Amino acid sequence: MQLRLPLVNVERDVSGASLYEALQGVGFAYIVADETVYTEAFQSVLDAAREFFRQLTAADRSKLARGNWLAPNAGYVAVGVEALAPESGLSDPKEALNFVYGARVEPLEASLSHSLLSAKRAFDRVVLRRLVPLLVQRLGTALERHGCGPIATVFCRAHAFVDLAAGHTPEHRCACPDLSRCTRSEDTGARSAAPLMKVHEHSPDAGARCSLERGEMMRLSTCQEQIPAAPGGDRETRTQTSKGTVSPDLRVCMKQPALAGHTTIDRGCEIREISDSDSRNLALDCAMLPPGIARGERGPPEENKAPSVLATTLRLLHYPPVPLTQVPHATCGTSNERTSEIVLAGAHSDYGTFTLLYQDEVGGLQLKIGDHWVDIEHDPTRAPGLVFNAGDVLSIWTRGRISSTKHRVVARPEQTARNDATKLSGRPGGARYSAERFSVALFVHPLDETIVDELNARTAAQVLHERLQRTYRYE
Ligand SMILES: O=C(O)CCC(=O)C(=O)O
Ligand SMILES: [Fe+2]
Repeated sequence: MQLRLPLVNVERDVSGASLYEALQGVGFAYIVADETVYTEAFQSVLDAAREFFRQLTAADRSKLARGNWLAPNAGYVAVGVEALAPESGLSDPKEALNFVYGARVEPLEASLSHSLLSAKRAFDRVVLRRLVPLLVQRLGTALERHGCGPIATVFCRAHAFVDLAAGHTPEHRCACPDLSRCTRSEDTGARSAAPLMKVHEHSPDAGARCSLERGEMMRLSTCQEQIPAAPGGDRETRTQTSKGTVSPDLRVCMKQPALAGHTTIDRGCEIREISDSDSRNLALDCAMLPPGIARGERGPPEENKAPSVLATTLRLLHYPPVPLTQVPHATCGTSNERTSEIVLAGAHSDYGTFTLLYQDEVGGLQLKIGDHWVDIEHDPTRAPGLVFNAGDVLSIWTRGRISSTKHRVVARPEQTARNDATKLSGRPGGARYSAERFSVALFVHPLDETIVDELNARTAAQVLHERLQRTYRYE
């Protein structure tokens, strides 16, 4: 049996209703769009991943290893190091390359091929800066309509990538809305939700600026005042916090014509596209990251462990073919005969807010529905293969209305290997049970200081750190 995921056209779903509706079931949907740019961006990264893993040398492995970089989760992860289901006692037979967005990773990038880097740059432009904000906006709108207004506000704010890219450190980022009046959607107003994000004081001399040439812009504030452009100069948008404090360090300079009539944003959490065609040319001039992060060097270990401010991570994943010799007899044969599966990525739910996943043609993703593992339909002719799935944070924030369903990856027996294994013994590496598999996943996380666990007032960074500690215990 195969599970057909709902399809959501993210460009047409302006109100977010289709996405919200699609996620009501298992929290998984296929994202489609009129434009092919999004899947093309994923496909290019996947092609580059193929080349990267096939050419990887032992020297590259140690040079690029996770743990060597400023962002603790960035870098190369070898086969068997990660266990997505640590409770099973098994690690995953896969390798990965992690790019973390919250810290500069130039030295890591300097070791990578031109083709991989240019695929990643295009990916950042199209997926990170266009598709992800679009999805955040759609979800935020839907959450608000479904009575999760305060959550929606925080949700959008917590994913304000432009702020991050502009170099606003956690201390110098937009003030958050005063949530003390917020009530949970299911409540009648009797109980108020704890603020989900800390409010930071702004330092007037932080000087964080982001010059934005045409393009989409997310401006997140409770109140904004526009300052007319000086003749020939930039226009400024001054951000005012909910407490009425003007924050000069949070000025965002938007160059003409981006401002032309499109940027009046009158309440928190609104994300506007300045114009669709302009948004293709988004150009951020984001030079200012905190000094420790901006340096991006491989320093002594303590320095390397400087926390990132955004854990959002792009992962290139490679599942090498499973040799026939490693397959227990019971696993061979038709799916009816099979009594066990070869698990390539252990059962887990994703840790962040949501994930965008692009698999190659091999497939193998399964969802846990009740007590059963169910294959996801993987038919590129129906859906171009971009899976959206809710992570634990989204599930918590929607009080479980959207679930972060457990999933895993299993090896797909290769037709030829199953039918005639002996013919394949001449193949390099010997006869194999399954084809090698590649996938690309973007794990979208809230900004580090966002409170995701209200009960214990734990931040996104703390919660993620704990999950990663368990995941990487085979290191
Ligand atoms: O590789 C895949 O298709 C899925 C991997 C996954 O679920 C994960 O890494 O969280
Ligand atoms: Fe996952």
